[in-house]
Amino acid sequence: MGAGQGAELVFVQVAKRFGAQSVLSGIDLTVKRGEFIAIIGRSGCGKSTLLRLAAGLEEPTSGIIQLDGEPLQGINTKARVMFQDARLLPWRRVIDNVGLGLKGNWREQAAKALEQVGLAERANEWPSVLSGGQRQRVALARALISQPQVLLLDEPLGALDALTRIDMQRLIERLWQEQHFTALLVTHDVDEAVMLADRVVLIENGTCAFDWPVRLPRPRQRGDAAFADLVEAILRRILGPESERGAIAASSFGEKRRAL
Ligand SMILES: Nc1ncnc2c1ncn2[C@@H]1O[C@H](COP(=O)(O)OP(=O)(O)OP(=O)(O)O)[C@@H](O)[C@H]1O
Repeated sequence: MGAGQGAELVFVQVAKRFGAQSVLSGIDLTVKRGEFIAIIGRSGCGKSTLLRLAAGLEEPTSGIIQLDGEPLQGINTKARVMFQDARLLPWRRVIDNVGLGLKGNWREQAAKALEQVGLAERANEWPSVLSGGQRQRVALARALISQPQVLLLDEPLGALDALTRIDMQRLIERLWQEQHFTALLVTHDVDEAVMLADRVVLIENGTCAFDWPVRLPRPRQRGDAAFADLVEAILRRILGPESERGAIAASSFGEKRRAL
């Protein structure tokens, strides 16, 4: 995995309906080359739909998505997607999962990719013996082995425990800094969004309702006042002042207050 360059993604008045249901009604969003965007919003607001549109797995009902200035048609070949579940093939060893579909000297590349996610020594094991966090590392190696210009992350850390999640956030940030891909992360976790993103975008009523630039230096610290202030401001905007205060009081570790 070497340093590439991220692609630019531009959504222009993108709408998506499923039958009678309008999920997205007019998304205007520019994701610059190499930018890290976090997409947040209440459950069912259309975050995953937006990501699937970016991946070319769904087509907009109207509007256009431009990839490096060209209309996206069919599958986005510059992008790879990582989901909440690792989706590894259980009958293939870890290294074969990472190199799936590749030709040539993929073994060497796959071994290097595994090394970069800290799993070099597990290459010849079966996915079933790995922990959830390790499986997500394999999924990350598989997503990045082909040096995509766009990485689409659909709540990839949602099923992990809090500490593994923090480790994975650091890993994703480091690989993004080294490889310069454009990243679009869907998350329920406002803390995670503020930790990783250059901009946090709120989807509401089918549109990009709000956009917070995160101007905190990296690596970011959860304990910093500015970090906590921004998380609070975002939650207040989404939940309203009363419910947000109650949610913050509800948890000392902070998991509840961060989840939408
Ligand atoms: N293929 C589909 N066919 C019909 N309806 C769909 C399809 N995909 C998504 N939807 C609907 O679109 C809406 C938005 O779904 P989506 O998964 O994008 O939301 P989300 O914001 O990612 O939700 P969550 O945070 O709960 O994962 C939901 O009401 C869902 O039922």
